[in-house]
Amino acid sequence: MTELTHDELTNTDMLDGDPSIGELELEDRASLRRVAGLSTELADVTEVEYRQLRLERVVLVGVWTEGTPAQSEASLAELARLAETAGSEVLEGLVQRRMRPDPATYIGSGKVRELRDIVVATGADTVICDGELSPSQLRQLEEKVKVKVIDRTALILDIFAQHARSKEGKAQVELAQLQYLIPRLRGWGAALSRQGSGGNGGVGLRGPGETKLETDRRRINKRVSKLRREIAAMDTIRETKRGRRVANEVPSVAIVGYTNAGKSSLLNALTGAGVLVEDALFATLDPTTRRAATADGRTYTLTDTVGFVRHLPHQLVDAFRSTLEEAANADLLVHVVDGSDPAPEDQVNAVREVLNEITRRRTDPLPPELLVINKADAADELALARLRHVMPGSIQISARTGTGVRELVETITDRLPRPEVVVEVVIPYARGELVSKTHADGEILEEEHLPDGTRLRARVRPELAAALQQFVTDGSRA
Ligand SMILES: Nc1nc2c(ncn2[C@@H]2O[C@H](COP(=O)(O)OP(=O)(O)OP(=O)(O)O)[C@@H](O)[C@H]2O)c(=O)[nH]1
Ligand SMILES: [Mg+2]
Repeated sequence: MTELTHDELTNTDMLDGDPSIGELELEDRASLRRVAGLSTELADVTEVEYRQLRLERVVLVGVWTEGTPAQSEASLAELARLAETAGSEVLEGLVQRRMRPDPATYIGSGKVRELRDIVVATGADTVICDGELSPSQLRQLEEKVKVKVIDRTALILDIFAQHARSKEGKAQVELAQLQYLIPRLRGWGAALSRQGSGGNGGVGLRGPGETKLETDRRRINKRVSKLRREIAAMDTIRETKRGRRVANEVPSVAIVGYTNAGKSSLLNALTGAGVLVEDALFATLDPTTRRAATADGRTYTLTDTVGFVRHLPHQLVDAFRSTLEEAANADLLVHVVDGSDPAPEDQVNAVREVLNEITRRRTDPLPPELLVINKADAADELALARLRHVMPGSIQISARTGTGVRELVETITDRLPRPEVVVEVVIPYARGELVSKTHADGEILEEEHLPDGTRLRARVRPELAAALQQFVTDGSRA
């Protein structure tokens, strides 16, 4: 790869014709900043050759409109991780400081020329923009840099397409991809041939991609309706299962959080579920529900679900709505945060934004939230102390080493909704099954073995209280 000097990257095209740009720092406005340390170029030649068969070589480009320099670099670093997760090799990352993206080409027209030079110099075949671009922005930029241009939304959709396993997950991702494609059917891609890879147009275009792009809008709309029906049907099945749990009043806990925060690791640590854990973004797309029990024997369910990301494409939020709503209907949200991340608050805000979007259309408030700072083993002490301060009530754990997990279990136990009826009964030894049931579904306050049976004082649900009615002794209170 040809090294470009800082000057070559920054000296052209001072103002980019943006009238509001005068408000920016002089230094920033001229710069198309290079973000260091993003390159994932491989050193080993044989591996390079092997990977080039299937990987794109990409240049990332972002427009930095707000926030600190660190935030803008973190955003591009995240884009790099997303690109790698999708299977691309990141050659270069560039950020332009601007008040807003250029309406025609996303980055300013002068920067487009620089970008073209970098693409040529690095031999990249794809440019990935750190935002959602309009169809015409994509088209115009593509015409100018003469390689494939995709945006962050297409990239995330691509990862979801690669990771979807279940029938429902695949349908949800395809729906999201088609919704993304519909407004882009005309024009975008015309500049370049995207043919010939059999539904695998490379990063950003896998899944329904190429062949369906050629079909007409009507066929795509029909497919969208069909997918919606299928998803609704699968949703009904899940609703039924969930309904059964609700009817049994089994309390539910949903594990939510930013992608790669350690949600699946936590589910595994709490239940030994053996769910896939991977140092990759969006490893989990399908919700997994496991039963767990409190120390006093009450059962509850724990559900691991798809991770969130800043600006999660709205097409995905829409397609995954039913899955996400399940989390929003839980009795408790365990919100897992990566404590070793440089900016955990940004992750927390991004997750809350998505949750709010899911619940925007309904009246029920979100369930109570328990913040869990994970990866304490990998975070430095100062950062953890700061998080304790800014996130009071949060619990710090390591799903990897087990530190803090016991305290977390105790806190979850405390926060679960409690059965409301207190009964005092003496259950004859012949009816041992009722004792077991009270242990499983209720909360035992006292237990004593008497000559004529087991005396229990317990908190139980009304139905169980009714079943126990015949064994009630004097001390009972409703
Ligand atoms: N150091 C450290 N790493 C952890 C810890 N918990 C999880 N990880 C690592 O973080 C990465 C992501 O873990 P996952 O459990 O797959 O994260 P997730 O939140 O389910 O991720 P997605 O499903 O992709 O959204 C894996 O490489 C884990 O090994 C922890 O407590 N400490
Ligand atoms: Mg996961």
